[in-house]
Amino acid sequence: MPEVKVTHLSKQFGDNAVLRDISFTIADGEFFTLLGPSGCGKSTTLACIAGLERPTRGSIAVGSSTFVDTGTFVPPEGRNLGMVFQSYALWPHMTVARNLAMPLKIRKVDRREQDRLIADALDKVGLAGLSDRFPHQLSGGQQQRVALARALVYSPSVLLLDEPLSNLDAKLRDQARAWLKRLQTELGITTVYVTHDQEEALALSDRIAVMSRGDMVQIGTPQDIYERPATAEVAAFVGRCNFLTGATTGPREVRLDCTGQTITVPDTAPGGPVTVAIRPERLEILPPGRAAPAGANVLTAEVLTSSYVGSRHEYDLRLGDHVIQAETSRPGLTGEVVLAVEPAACLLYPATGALPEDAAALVTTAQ
Ligand SMILES: Nc1ncnc2c1ncn2[C@@H]1O[C@H](COP(=O)(O)OP(=O)(O)OP(=O)(O)O)[C@@H](O)[C@H]1O
Repeated sequence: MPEVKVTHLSKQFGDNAVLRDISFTIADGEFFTLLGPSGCGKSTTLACIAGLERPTRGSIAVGSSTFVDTGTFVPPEGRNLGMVFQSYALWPHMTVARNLAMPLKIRKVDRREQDRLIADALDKVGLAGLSDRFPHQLSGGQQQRVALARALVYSPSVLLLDEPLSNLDAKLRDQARAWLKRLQTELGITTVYVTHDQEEALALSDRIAVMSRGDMVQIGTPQDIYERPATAEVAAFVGRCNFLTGATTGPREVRLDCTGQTITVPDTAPGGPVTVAIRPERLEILPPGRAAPAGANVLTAEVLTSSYVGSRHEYDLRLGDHVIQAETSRPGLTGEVVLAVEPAACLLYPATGALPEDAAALVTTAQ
């Protein structure tokens, strides 16, 4: 399977710059996800790779084939890429087998070979035996597999998936996610996946590109993105995060605005105002009488509310004039609690003006 190389890609709709000079290379066999909030340009990037949109500038190559460059534009049918949309786009009046036969007919594959390829594709997606059903006789999950089989039936060089699981209910989506990951690994097919669901991106991807307003803010493994977010915006968008403002008071020292207390941070903080980001699960609520680990920052907070979410208890806590969130397996905490947080878990960013809405939820000022 070839690599995908996108260089200096820009796309303008009228005077709206939707993609701003983005470059990335997807390795052979890699599961690469474009993640970001609605409108950041994920689908447009995928559509440019597919040939459904013509970039304003830049080049796109798959293996040794250049699809887009100055003076070159290969139309979608010349690219041999498999695409699955959120809506599945199955033909309702055709059986599963005839849906799969369409791309083969277009490629003038002979009848006997068509039958073999269709059976093989349905087998790959676990739907052997359903070839005579019509789409309305299938569940949502089965329709999604048919759409995938139709994209795989002509052995595309790259698979392009635009939110293919978002029409499934939560439980089915989890199952489909695990199944899709297994299938992609087995086939070893280079895959570009679009989603705004950060959990899905973390679970499926070899690497993730986090997009914001037409830029790629960070490209990295799920661990890089979650544990070492490049900006406060990435920290806010991928996973939950508490954001506390403060000011640098010395090397590796920040005084928090919400309590006036000084904490130790992992790096030398930039001078002036900073934002400290802490994941809720990195705030350890200490049992009464238990000392904090050596070197940890200790914060005193007051329990406001708790929610039981099955695997853990989530607590809203008042820290000075802020509300923060922490999680633990311990139920029923009330009143004052002592929190420990390692300096390494205090991610440090230059003070930002507005954080995205997702972040705002955890930067609440206490009433
Ligand atoms: N054909 C078009 N004409 C004009 N503007 C467009 C067109 N297609 C997309 N846009 C605009 O480009 C921007 C990026 O859209 P795009 O669909 O790529 O975002 P996205 O990140 O995939 O969002 P979503 O998750 O909501 O699908 C949006 O502001 C959208 O309104």
